[in-house]
Amino acid sequence: MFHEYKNVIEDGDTVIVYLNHNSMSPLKVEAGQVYNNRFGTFKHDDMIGLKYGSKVVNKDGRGFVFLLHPTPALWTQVVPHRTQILYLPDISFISLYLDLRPGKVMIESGTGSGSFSHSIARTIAPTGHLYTFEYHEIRAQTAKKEFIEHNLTSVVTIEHRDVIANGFGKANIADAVFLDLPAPWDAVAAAKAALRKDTIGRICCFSPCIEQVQRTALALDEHGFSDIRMYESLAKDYEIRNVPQPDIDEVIDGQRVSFKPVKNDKKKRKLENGSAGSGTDTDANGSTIKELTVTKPTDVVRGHTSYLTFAILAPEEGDDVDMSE
Ligand SMILES: C[S@@+](CC[C@H](N)C(=O)[O-])C[C@H]1O[C@@H](n2cnc3c(N)ncnc32)[C@H](O)[C@@H]1O
Repeated sequence: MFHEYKNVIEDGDTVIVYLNHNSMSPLKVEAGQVYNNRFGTFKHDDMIGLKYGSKVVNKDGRGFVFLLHPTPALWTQVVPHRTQILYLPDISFISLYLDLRPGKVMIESGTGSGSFSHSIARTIAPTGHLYTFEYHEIRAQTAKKEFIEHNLTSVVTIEHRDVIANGFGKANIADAVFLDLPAPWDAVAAAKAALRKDTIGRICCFSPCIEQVQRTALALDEHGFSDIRMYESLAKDYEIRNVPQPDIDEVIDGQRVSFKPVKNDKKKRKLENGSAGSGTDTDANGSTIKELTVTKPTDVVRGHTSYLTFAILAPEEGDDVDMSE
């Protein structure tokens, strides 16, 4: 389900229940069950057979929710956290830099809450494969259950394993390796062994502290990786708002156009929530105000989640080197 789409909700599906922009939750739809939230009680039976995206009204006819098709991006927003997780700004940047696409073979450790695993699976499906390793037994079991429920087992294999102590148990198969571990430098040798030798191998290590980056970079260099680079992704939100737009002819004529501030709350909301693009409204004197929809970055930039250290492993020399990548 997470790497393919279907139209109609069936018994056993995982749906994303959308209450509002800031409130969503995952729900496994099961015949005979009921779902309760602050808007009331919703019968699963009423959901089965509906099209994804449908609005369902509770049995009192008061509250409603929307039932969304699950995607990795939505899953990252609703996944039950067992650990710190990767969020979309990092996920998208890492996926691009590791050149993930259908058919790629990828190794990841640790699996954690499986947030990144879901995105990797969707990106490399249907012909690629993700081998993901987690040494915390309960986390490995929980992630395995989710991969089964989300029909991802043809693309994802999870193993309960300590990769620092025991390596990945894979040799010469991976196009890319992703390490989200407390001591990624201790897994660099195992990553090198797992990477393909006939083409460029790519690695990314996710670490919150610069000291971890330094140790990782040294280990990558010692093991023959090159093009070692570190990035941090800083997400900046943009607000969309309508602002008055002076008439250019009046400005050229040297006439100052004055706009009265919109005091009426209802009217202000109308201006702010107006449809995208430019529009018009009238001021208190009935004269026309032209509006322009603009975006403005918010003043607050949320702190980064981690540093991303990337490197590549050049192919070994030989006749069978794949230069197409
Ligand atoms: C921060 S979490 C990973 C989160 C994951 N990237 C996500 O998006 O959900 C790190 C995980 O690495 C696991 N881990 C730590 N050391 C490990 C090791 N030596 N072998 C395998 N897993 C390990 C931890 O148990 C933890 O679940």
